[in-house]
Amino acid sequence: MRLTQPLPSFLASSLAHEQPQCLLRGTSPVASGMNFFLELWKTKGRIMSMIAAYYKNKSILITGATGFMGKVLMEKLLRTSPDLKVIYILMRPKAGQTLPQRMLQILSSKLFEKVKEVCPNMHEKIRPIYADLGQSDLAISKEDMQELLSCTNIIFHCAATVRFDEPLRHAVQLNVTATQQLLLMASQMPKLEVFVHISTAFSNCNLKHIDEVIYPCQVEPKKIIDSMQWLDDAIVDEITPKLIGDRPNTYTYTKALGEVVVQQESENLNIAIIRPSIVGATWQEPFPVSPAPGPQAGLHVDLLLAQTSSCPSSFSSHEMLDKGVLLAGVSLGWVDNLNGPSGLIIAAGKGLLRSVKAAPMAVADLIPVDTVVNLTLAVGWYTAVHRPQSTLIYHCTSGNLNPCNWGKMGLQIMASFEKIPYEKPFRRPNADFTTNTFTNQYWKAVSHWAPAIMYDLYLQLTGRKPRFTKLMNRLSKTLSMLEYFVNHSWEWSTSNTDMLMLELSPEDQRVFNFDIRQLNWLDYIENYVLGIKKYLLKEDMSGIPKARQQLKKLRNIHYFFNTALFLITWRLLIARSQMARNVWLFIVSFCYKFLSYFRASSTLKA
Ligand SMILES: CCCCCCCCCCCCCCCCCCCCCCCCCCCCCC(=O)SCCNC(=O)CCNC(=O)[C@H](O)C(C)(C)COP(=O)(O)OP(=O)(O)OC[C@H]1O[C@@H](n2cnc3c(N)ncnc32)[C@H](O)[C@@H]1OP(=O)(O)O
Ligand SMILES: NC(=O)C1=CN([C@@H]2O[C@H](COP(=O)(O)OP(=O)(O)OC[C@H]3O[C@@H](n4cnc5c(N)ncnc54)[C@H](OP(=O)(O)O)[C@@H]3O)[C@@H](O)[C@H]2O)C=CC1
Repeated sequence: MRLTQPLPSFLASSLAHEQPQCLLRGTSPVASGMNFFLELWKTKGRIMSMIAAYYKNKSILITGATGFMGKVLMEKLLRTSPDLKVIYILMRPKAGQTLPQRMLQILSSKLFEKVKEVCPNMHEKIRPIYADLGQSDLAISKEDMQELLSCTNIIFHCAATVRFDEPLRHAVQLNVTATQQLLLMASQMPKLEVFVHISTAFSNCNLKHIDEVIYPCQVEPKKIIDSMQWLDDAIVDEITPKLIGDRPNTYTYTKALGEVVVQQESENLNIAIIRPSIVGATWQEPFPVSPAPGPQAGLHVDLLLAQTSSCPSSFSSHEMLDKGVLLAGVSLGWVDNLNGPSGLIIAAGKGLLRSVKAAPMAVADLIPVDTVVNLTLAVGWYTAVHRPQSTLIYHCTSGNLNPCNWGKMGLQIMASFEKIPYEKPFRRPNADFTTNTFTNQYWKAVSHWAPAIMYDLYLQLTGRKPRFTKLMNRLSKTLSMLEYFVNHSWEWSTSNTDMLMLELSPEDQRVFNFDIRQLNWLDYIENYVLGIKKYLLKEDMSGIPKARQQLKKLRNIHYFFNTALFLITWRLLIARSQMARNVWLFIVSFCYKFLSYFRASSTLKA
């Protein structure tokens, strides 16, 4: 076979990666390369993914695998490359659970259901290793360290503290020092092919336009790490605002420091950095994909709800899933924590959150977690196979390719509550964005605090435990932490991410899809709201008709309350003021005249 055209780069790279074996067999590199290619791509009559093939027989180390992104990463790896050798998970015991117990709980969750089909022995592929990234030496035992150093081929470093209010010392330890320690370990791994570091698109949120480069920090990370050894807590707290400068929190600051640390080690290692923006629920995987793009948007949720209402009310959503009801083209957004918008969506859906200070035209740079994971795996493959000369940074954002602003997103979230109401709402969902600080304070006092205080009073009077003011305190704190991100817009360049997309084979573009242009925001938001209901609130779909009834009741109470308030105020005004009486007479006579005119003109026409 003769090749007249150069091989596409994705093919050339994979052949380059696999060629030594072919050369050993003494055949022509191109011919055996083609054979290898055909064999590889046509296993079981199916074209194979080069990225999935790359992870075959690999020993992969993941940090943060118990977190939101880490779980989705682990799931996708096991599902698409079930023949990988082992996944080492650096983790700590938590909430009274040992490492194996924690891992068992994760692997037996709904997220991993599909994996069980393709990789029934997935438990054997996972090797939990005790580590505490909060300790300076990561607390890994000697034996474990030995194994990790001698076997690891690939590292995905996802662990971090993502809290915005983390004291600087702890944030530095987790997001900077632990990264430095891992890089040190990586430099002693003879078989290491690639180190993928997960950062955030907001590490440089003090800038408006952000390129795929590492920006220097004012103070060297090494100096910050050193100073944390000897400064006491009071001084660290005092210097924190000065150090973080125009960044809003210790999280974004320490993630920026972490990147600089990575860059400083990049000469010796094959490293890539991924910067996702606001990571949201899954979009396409692992649950069934919505087939309803464009004008059919929302059809799948309607379908689900139609089927839900026709199902016996005793069916749980789980049963319906099993019976295939939800499988009829419905994709549920999987999410398992309250970070990012998820917590606020719940608060809005339950009627607690009524006012957010936000710029409605600012870009809501949300990115589905499965998109981030697909890019991460593609980057791992590309960096290992191509070994770029410098550390490449990949922005995983939606704003420049498929922008959606907070106004549109907010409206869609609110519209979704009509179809997918949450159970036991505190009030009818009716949130709004305000742009003015004063108006926002007013609405918070009237719509957040006043009802919470009144309701707690009612609970106390009826002998129950008050809880709404406490909840409001928490909501206020969350809002104060998150509002920065809904009042600013950023532009992220995505040249490296765009370049990588072109490097993928058509099959890889499908299996590891990170093309955010294909996302339909209306569908995605509906699925997100639905996913929150199912996976976070653990509410049954069969309860939707009842929740709708509750909302109707709350709406009637709301109308009744407002009308009563208006009439009482008006009555009091009329009783006390001649001017109010005159206005009232004027309105009544105006309405009467208007009605008489309308009746006369319609009689003439007839
Ligand atoms: C053109 C005209 C248009 C007009 C338009 C009109 C439209 C009107 C429509 C309006 C609709 C409004 C709809 C509402 C939807 C809102 C959408 C806005 C979303 C804004 C989201 C912005 C997100 C920004 C993300 C930042 C980007 C950075 C990304 C990253 O790189 S990192 C990942 C993000 N990290 C985080 O999100 C962490 C944030 N969390 C924290 O820092 C902390 O948790 C905390 C908020 C400081 C709270 O700390 P605490 O110590 O007080 O609490 P703790 O964490 O210990 O938890 C205690 C209990 O509280 C629960 N909880 C935790 N977090 C939340 C939360 N976010 N919301 C609610 N509850 C939360 C937690 O579970 C604990 O509960 P318990 O266990 O039961 O006690
Ligand atoms: N979520 C988002 O919106 C975004 C996230 N990112 C980045 O993505 C990565 C993953 O984030 P996400 O999954 O959302 O975060 P999570 O908070 O869900 O997960 C954090 C992970 O880090 C682990 N971890 C934290 N502290 C320690 C410790 N002391 N020792 C060992 N492990 C520890 C956690 O383990 P444990 O379960 O034991 O607590 C958990 O597995 C982070 O690097 C984050 O900066 C970037 C942009 C946006």
